[in-house]
Amino acid sequence: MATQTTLSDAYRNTHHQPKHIIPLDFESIIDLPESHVWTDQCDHETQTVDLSLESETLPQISVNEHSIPIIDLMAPNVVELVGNACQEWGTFQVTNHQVPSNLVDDVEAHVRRLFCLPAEQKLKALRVPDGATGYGVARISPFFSKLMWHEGFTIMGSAVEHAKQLWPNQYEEFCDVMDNYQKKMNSLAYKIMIILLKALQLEETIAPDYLFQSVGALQLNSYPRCPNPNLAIGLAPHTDSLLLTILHQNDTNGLQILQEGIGWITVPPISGALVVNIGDLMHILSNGYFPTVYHRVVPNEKRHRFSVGYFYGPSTESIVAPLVRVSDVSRFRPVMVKEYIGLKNVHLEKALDLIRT
Ligand SMILES: O=C(O)CCC(=O)C(=O)O
Ligand SMILES: [Fe+2]
Repeated sequence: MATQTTLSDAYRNTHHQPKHIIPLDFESIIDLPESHVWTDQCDHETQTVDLSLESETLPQISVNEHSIPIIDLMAPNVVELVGNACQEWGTFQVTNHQVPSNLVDDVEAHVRRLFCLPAEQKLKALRVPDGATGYGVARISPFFSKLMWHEGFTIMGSAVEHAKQLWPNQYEEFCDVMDNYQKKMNSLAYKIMIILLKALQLEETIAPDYLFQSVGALQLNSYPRCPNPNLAIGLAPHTDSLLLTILHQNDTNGLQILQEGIGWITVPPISGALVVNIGDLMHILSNGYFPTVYHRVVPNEKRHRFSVGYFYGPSTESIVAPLVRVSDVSRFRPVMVKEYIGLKNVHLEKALDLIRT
């Protein structure tokens, strides 16, 4: 019997091998190195990205003028609130989500402990060149000529293999906390998925089973204090590939979303809230009704920022196609999840255009 491609296999089969896979030893840096200086327009192989770090055309909007909705998951009209937020913004912050706050605190403490290890210790868990998990630079790095002010650690399934390399005698607690968090994230993502289907006025019964058997990956992110944040980028603009991302950020600003006609808007950290982002596969599934959210992270001069993203998506051999009523025209062709991940690995944000009908 043929074995299924796992999410880490799908990410491993990439044509883009990063030239720089080792993050900077940020602790030892006093001035921003040339390798990390970004200009407004940074070309890369397949497209030009407007970074607008200090753009004159796209002002930095204060949160009060345009705020991303904050939604109580227990609100009686949650379907309407989530539907409106996803249609207008492709993102929202969720409160009352039943993920215990002490678990989130534990995850954050472990993330801080990991990234505060000495550089040579972190390198023991370095992602292998064609690998998907472990310590390393951002997955989208090969698309850009400049490096990001970021280091990451990716977990797909169990973290045990890499955690053992970091803490040979004390890896279990890290793994247990990450496992527990992934389980909680999976059930929260499931609940949000059902709300999204209702918001699209689709019955759960017509939704393909794979939507309810989705799996996830955990991405731990660290953005150390940066000597010149106006010239650096924490994470370059991108959209997330899978259905949904659920993100915890520590108490430090940095995440921004691009809103057409407005500019980059900060998603402020709110104690106890989690950020939910619509990803490309949900955009396809909703037939474009929910926009996939284009986001980036800007570094901070004074504070070390951490975030933890849970990416929720169908198994790699599922076929995703717009769930549309008979009278509607599908705006995307059906695509197997692993094919889409492969397209994204090569074409980044152009991948969606390649499957438009
Ligand atoms: O650090 C953040 O707030 C965002 C991280 C992110 O966009 C990602 O991991 O894909
Ligand atoms: Fe992202």
